[in-house]
Amino acid sequence: MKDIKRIEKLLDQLRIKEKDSEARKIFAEVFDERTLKTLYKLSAKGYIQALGGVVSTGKEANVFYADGSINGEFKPLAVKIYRIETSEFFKMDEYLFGDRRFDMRRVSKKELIFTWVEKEFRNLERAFNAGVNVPEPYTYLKNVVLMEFLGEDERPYPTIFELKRDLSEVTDVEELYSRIKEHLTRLYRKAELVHADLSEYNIVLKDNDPYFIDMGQAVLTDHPLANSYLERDLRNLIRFFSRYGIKESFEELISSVKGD
Ligand SMILES: Nc1ncnc2c1ncn2[C@@H]1O[C@H](COP(=O)(O)OP(=O)(O)OP(=O)(O)O)[C@@H](O)[C@H]1O
Ligand SMILES: [Mg+2]
Repeated sequence: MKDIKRIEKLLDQLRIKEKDSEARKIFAEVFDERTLKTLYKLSAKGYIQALGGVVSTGKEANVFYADGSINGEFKPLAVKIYRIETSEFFKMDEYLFGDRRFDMRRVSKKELIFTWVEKEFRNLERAFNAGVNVPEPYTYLKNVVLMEFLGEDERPYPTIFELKRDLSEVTDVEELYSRIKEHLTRLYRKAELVHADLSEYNIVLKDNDPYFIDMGQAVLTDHPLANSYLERDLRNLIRFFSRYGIKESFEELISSVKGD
């Protein structure tokens, strides 16, 4: 059982922006005590100034908004919090084994989620440093990643999935497709990463510019399954954009991304 008093105290220390008890109840339900402690540490270090509302709740992770401070500067944050007790651990295996950055012989099942978080952070960092449009990663601790919040007034920018039919009204789809290709190419050739879960759900539109999110499963291009992940990513793009009249063959797309 959760110790309600201790959780209440941790919630107080986190300076949660919503003052009503309903919001606090949600936080108390979503976070286990360990996660609250991790969040508390991130706020004690000054990164999280005040925790805001829920942006997204998923099977493996929840995303929250927070007012943040990075090197003394105000920054809106996306706080991505993985569930410690996730049932999806087994799916993480294939993306972690085969990645030479991690010595999986030394990672226990319990630590798998923490390695996953480190991987997401390092993938974001690699991509960001290569000039790929991704949220700027700030830090990570245990099961929590702090990154740039892509949004305005605490509301996230839409994914291209969410825009659906409006997509061709709000932006030049052909231009968007070629921007996505440009960033995918940079991701592959410069960051030497394959996203491995690329689809309309993980591309956000910020001022007509595509941003890739959700990089936890991304692998290095020398991962044994990198090619099949890349193929899946590219086929997802072709499928989505074919609805908007974009016709590019898989062969054309892959050779333009890989440059061979
Ligand atoms: N940096 C960010 N800025 C703004 N919103 C974000 C950011 N990262 C994620 N989000 C929002 O949270 C949602 C889920 O994020 P993400 O895709 O990273 O998690 P997920 O792994 O798909 O979670 P799950 O699969 O458990 O639902 C996104 O669709 C987006 O709306
Ligand atoms: Mg996602």
